[in-house]
Amino acid sequence: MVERDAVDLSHPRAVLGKTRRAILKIGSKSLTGDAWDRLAQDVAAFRGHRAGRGGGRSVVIVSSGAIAHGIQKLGLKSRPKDIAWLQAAAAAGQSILMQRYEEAFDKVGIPVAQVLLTHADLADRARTNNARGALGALLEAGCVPIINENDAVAVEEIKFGDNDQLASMVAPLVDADLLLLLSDVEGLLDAEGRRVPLVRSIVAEARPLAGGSTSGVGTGGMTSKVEAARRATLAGAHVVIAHAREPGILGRVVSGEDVGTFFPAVPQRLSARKHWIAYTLRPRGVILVDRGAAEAICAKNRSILAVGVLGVRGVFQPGDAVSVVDPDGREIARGLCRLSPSDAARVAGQKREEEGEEIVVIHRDDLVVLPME
Ligand SMILES: Nc1ncnc2c1ncn2[C@@H]1O[C@H](COP(=O)(O)OP(=O)(O)O)[C@@H](O)[C@H]1O
Ligand SMILES: N[C@@H](CCC(=O)OP(=O)(O)O)C(=O)O
Repeated sequence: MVERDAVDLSHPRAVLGKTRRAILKIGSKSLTGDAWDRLAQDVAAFRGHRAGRGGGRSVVIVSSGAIAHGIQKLGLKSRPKDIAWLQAAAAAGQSILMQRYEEAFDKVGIPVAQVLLTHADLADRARTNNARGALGALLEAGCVPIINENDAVAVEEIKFGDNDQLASMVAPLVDADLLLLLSDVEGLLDAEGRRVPLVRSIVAEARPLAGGSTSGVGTGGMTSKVEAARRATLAGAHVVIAHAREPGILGRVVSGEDVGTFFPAVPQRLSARKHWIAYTLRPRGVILVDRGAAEAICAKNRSILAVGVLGVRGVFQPGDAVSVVDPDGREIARGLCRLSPSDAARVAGQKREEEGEEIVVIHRDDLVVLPME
């Protein structure tokens, strides 16, 4: 756990004034007309005189819109269902997107750089570290990296889900302190259609309100943004969902203005590695534990020992991510399992190895207890 600046409960948004590194995620529906120029001006104003090499404020953009632009470019009547045609549309549209970014950011004198990622890239620790290095160098050089999913090669099992999720996985990678999700709504809306200004508990307050996307252009709807907010806040980033057409939105958000929906970061964020284990890797199996083991890992931060394991499910390799499930069927943690499923099943319930050693199934350094809130 790493401490972040605490949120002042009487002025929760005051903490946004300390933003040094922001991720702007912009959805397909919002990338029309002069959207690129407005983004470029916003970014230039935020970076201000501290822009350029060697510190100050920096921005990463996660941009959707490749498929929507590719559909137009290829003259397709509607969004294709066939995966190869979706990939073709993404490839054709991505170059238009980048052209728009190049033109707009050129006018404000800021270089941009294209970074295309798949989930398989970020699920691999070595490739994640490569991406971290490249992004760090780009930021140090004063660039704005423009990230999108590498849709031309991504198929279902290597997709992030959507770019809201991609942005939430990039947050710990670049140590962002703000994730601004820009869409075609002014924020999370309640059942009466009123904007929710502040969400303290994502599980209790935000999840019940969020629905899917209705347009066919956007991908995950508000449900996806709320899940992305959960992941990013656990990585120590504050999150704001706001309307992309609000003028000067980034500056207004960091000045603490009551605009959009604000999700404060958790006070004690997960380290980048633990966040990666719990929220980037996909669990390949399940370790079912008894009540004693559940209590030991949740309350006492212990490793999972074979003696507390009731059962194992799934096909995975030693070192793969797994879910840890308690006897009530609740997923309480995620971690990297040291054993193969057959070895874990063989030692389940066993107190010690023949040599007298306790058998560690998931070591505490590789284990992340999931917050229930
Ligand atoms: N409670 C809610 N508040 C606001 N928007 C919601 C809510 N539930 C569902 N939505 C839908 O989520 C959409 C935004 O998500 P999405 O279509 O994925 O956009 P984007 O392309 O910007 O990512 C809104 O246009 C709206 O239709
Ligand atoms: N990678 C895809 C976008 C996927 C996506 O998440 O879209 P959106 O819901 O509009 O943010 C593309 O560039 O078309």
